Amino acid sequence: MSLLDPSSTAIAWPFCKEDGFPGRPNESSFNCSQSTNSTDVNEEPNRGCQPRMRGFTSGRNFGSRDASENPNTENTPREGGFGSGRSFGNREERTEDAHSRSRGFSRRGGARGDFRGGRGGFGPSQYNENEQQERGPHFGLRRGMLGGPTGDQEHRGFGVRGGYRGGNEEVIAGSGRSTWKSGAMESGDNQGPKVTYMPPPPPDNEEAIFAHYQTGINFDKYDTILVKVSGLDPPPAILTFEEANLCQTLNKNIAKAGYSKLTPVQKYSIPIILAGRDLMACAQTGSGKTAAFLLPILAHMMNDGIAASHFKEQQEPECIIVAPTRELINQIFLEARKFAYGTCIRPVVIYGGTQTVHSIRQIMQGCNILCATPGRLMDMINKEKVGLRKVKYLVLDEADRMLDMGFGPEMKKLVSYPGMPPKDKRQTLMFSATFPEGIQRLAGEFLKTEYLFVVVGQVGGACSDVQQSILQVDQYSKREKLIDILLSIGKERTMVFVETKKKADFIATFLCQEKIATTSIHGDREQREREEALRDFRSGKCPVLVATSVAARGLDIENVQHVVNFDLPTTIDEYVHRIGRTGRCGNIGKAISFFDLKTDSHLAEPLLKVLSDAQQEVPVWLEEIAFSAPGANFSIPRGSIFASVDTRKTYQGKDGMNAGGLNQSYATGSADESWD
Ligand SMILES: Nc1ncnc2c1ncn2[C@@H]1O[C@H](COP(=O)(O)OP(=O)(O)OP(=O)(O)O)[C@@H](O)[C@H]1O
Repeated sequence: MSLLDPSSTAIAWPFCKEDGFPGRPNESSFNCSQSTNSTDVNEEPNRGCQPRMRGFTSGRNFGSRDASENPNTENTPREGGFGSGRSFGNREERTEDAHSRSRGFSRRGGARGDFRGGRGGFGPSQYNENEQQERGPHFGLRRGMLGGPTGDQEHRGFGVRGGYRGGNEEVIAGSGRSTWKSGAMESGDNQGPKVTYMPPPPPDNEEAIFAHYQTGINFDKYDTILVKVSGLDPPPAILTFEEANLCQTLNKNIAKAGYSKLTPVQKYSIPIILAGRDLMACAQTGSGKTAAFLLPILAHMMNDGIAASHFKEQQEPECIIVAPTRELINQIFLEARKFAYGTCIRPVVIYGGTQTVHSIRQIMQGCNILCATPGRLMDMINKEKVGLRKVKYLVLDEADRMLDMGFGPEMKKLVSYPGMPPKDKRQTLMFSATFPEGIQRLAGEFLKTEYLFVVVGQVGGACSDVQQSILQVDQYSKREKLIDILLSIGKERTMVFVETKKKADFIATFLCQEKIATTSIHGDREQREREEALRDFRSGKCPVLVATSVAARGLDIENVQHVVNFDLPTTIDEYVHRIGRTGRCGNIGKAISFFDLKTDSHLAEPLLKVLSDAQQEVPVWLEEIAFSAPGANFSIPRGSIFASVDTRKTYQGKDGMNAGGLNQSYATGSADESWD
């Protein structure tokens, strides 16, 4: 029996057990993924799918244009994520009759096939999960298929590189074994497959550099958000870009980028950074933190009359920016390049999954601002391609993640590395949407004692421009529910988060089978594939992106209207970041999360608080679970639930912030981020 024979009756469908998927998918399944060639999918005959799940979109008619038109209604309280809840604040009971449940979604079979970027061959794998591990990844097939044209010989015959990292390591799943490796491997030491990928240079015409999306209808509402600054003698906030007194070139670039008004985090952070102060800033997802640190750093550099850097074996950047994922650091680099346009400041980006020599070449050509993932940065420092002597600005974006158990040790190594100016000789800036208490304490080691702490809105809170819905869905029903949601959404861009890399592959394949053009991003995909997946998603070629936590933070993609948490993450902070991929910059977005009573009950309480703080409706059942949780504590004042107030005793009370929050375990690393 061929392992790829779809007619085989002895197929052990991947994830059947783990995901609770009841048996094998329908017979015509998986043909689409036997090849990465999308035409295979499109040519598959329309199977005339029947709606499997009725009753989705109770309540607020999540994304469903059909729902309001459909006369069929049904009250199913167990699934009442929408509308069946009551608002937590005033406990107002709501009836559901105005929020009809939609039945009978029309399946648009054939309309949206094309799983893009599937790991060639992963779909048709007929091993179950354990078998895959034993035999080596089912992705193995792709090596032979894809290696040739790219000249990517070193990849052939290997399993997947990249991958899960816990602590500071990556696991290489290949040739049937898992091998733990340290970041040193990226250096090209003879420990495994050499990475040969060279990312294509980003387009460098002005139009592409300044391409941006429009701010949304709620952009002006930012002005009403409460901002708190704690610490000694903070400089006053500015209200306009003019007040920042930036040089002409920067002002021109700001205008070309379409920025006419400051966001709150920018109003407060820009003068603080211009005044030379260290800063920890916590502001909602999508509210402009990147420009909040880039603009004042660039302004300083321009004022200091920085000399154009030139070709040298070792470069000594004035600014180092680190971020936890490759895609995010690349995005930050593009922002830096945009704002530095027309100046002599040269930003460079380096990250794992790309050829080391390529990174070295980029650096050697001159580097004032180095944007890097931690592993690749340390590699370049160890190789003496980067010297730290001149570092004046050190930025940790997604700082809580950069300091947690996964990345923290590397960051400590970085700041104590020979040549790195001590904290009183450099400016250290930390930004995130979440800042758990434990992390704040760690952060203190990196910052000057008198650093300032800026909090915009609810600390660690979700962006209120995201309409959040929580649906009770068990493992066995998740796939059908997902299909229903995606079909009701249509072509609007949607990110679907799952907990494991394998599940990301599986769900992407499943969606492809269902004729929904899908791609995926996770740590087991090669960097080339990850970037292609993002390109396809951004362009709308694949309006659905299935992702692990690797895409949870920072990614700023235009028009992501929906986030679906197929699996809820393990921490509430991660939830906040994930749903923040939509509803950015004043635009509106929707997030729907599948809550499985068996696995997610621990999240009921923090979820309820996130929902109520963001003025979202809270389903009654969620409230009940939260209230019945052992040790549930609802006497906690709103706004202090994340313990992310300024933890320095000295400053408490000065600004009215209350530190009596839950002692939440802080994010200890998402399971799928790239260290290198
Ligand atoms: N003042 C502004 N005017 C118009 N657009 C802005 C402004 N500031 C930022 N933006 C745009 O808003 C979007 C979100 O910004 P950014 O990615 O910096 O958010 P963030 O706060 O870092 O989000 P996250 O917490 O998810 O990392 C970007 O497209 C950015 O270009």
